[in-house]
Amino acid sequence: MELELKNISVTLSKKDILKSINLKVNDGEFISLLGASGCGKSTLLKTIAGIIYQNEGSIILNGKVANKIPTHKRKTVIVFQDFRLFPNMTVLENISFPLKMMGVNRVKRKEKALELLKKVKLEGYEGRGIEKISGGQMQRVALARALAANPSVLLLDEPFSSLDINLRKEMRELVLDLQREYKITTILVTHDQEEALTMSERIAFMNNGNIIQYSTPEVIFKNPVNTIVADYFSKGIYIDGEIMDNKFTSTLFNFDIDKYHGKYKCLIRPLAVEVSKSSNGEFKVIEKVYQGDNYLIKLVNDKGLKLESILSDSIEIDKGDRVDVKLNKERLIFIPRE
Ligand SMILES: Nc1ncnc2c1ncn2[C@@H]1O[C@H](COP(=O)(O)OP(=O)(O)OP(=O)(O)O)[C@@H](O)[C@H]1O
Repeated sequence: MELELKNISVTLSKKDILKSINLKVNDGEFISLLGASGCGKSTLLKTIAGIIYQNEGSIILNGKVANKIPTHKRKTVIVFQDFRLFPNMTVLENISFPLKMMGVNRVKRKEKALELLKKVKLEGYEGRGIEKISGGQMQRVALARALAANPSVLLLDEPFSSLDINLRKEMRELVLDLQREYKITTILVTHDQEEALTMSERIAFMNNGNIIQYSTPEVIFKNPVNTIVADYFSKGIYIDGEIMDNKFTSTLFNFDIDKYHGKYKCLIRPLAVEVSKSSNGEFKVIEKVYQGDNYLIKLVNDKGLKLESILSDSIEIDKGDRVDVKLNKERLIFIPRE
């Protein structure tokens, strides 16, 4: 189902939490709401679900205004971070619950719930009490229960945050497989940039109650609209400069670049900095930090310019060595300055 939000504003305890939000999610699309803690992600999700009512604006489902449709009839189903399963019911009873509410008969309920149990890879657990399953299994039950409700839009509120890293990866894959199989329009709330980049077709980046950029992962990573978005994905150093006649000029360096003229902040992320060992190199390695797959090295030149670079563990460069630096222009980020 297609979802559209038009000028949604929410005020809670006299505080403006959401400020005229506009967002369109295509039928069957998977998007993420990404942003720092407190920017309004969960509030937006709850507003879509009808748990919080907007002060202004419209929620439109498949072209029809859904503002007055109550939560259970909107079918915008939330999976919460703490799962909110019914502790006094078995796994199967939890999954069957939405079907019971919809008036599905006992035989069909069981059939559908068992099918979903299989989909979330929990066959054999139907009779278990909720208290007797692990956090990862609870997550699967919560997902199956949400799917049983036949959601028009599936809303996932940081569903993986309590899981360990391996389980998290497994659950991300399972959610994506099911979302694609059932073609459900899905909105994931997360503050994990890797999760948003790897799972979503588009990312809505939120800051202080606004959506400040809504783009594909590639665009948002490579062309952030401002330094808030840029810094969220990967930090680096900023150099103020200007592009004129396809040349970037700054007090620190100049190079040719095919881009519109204007004043820019050039963000140099570690991945844009390529180094090679050289006894009379311009930069000196002042720190080398092991990161598992690679090393992060910190560099400084005589003018005090500090850069960072990622080093494969097969390259032998150590703290104290001198290096030549080459900037990979494809990986430089240019953010327009006002
Ligand atoms: N019922 C409420 N009354 C007043 N303020 C609220 C209420 N619920 C949330 N807020 C405030 O609204 C802001 C946004 O909260 P929200 O939970 O939507 O943010 P979030 O981006 O989901 O954060 P997190 O990532 O930490 O979950 C916060 O400043 C929060 O304190």
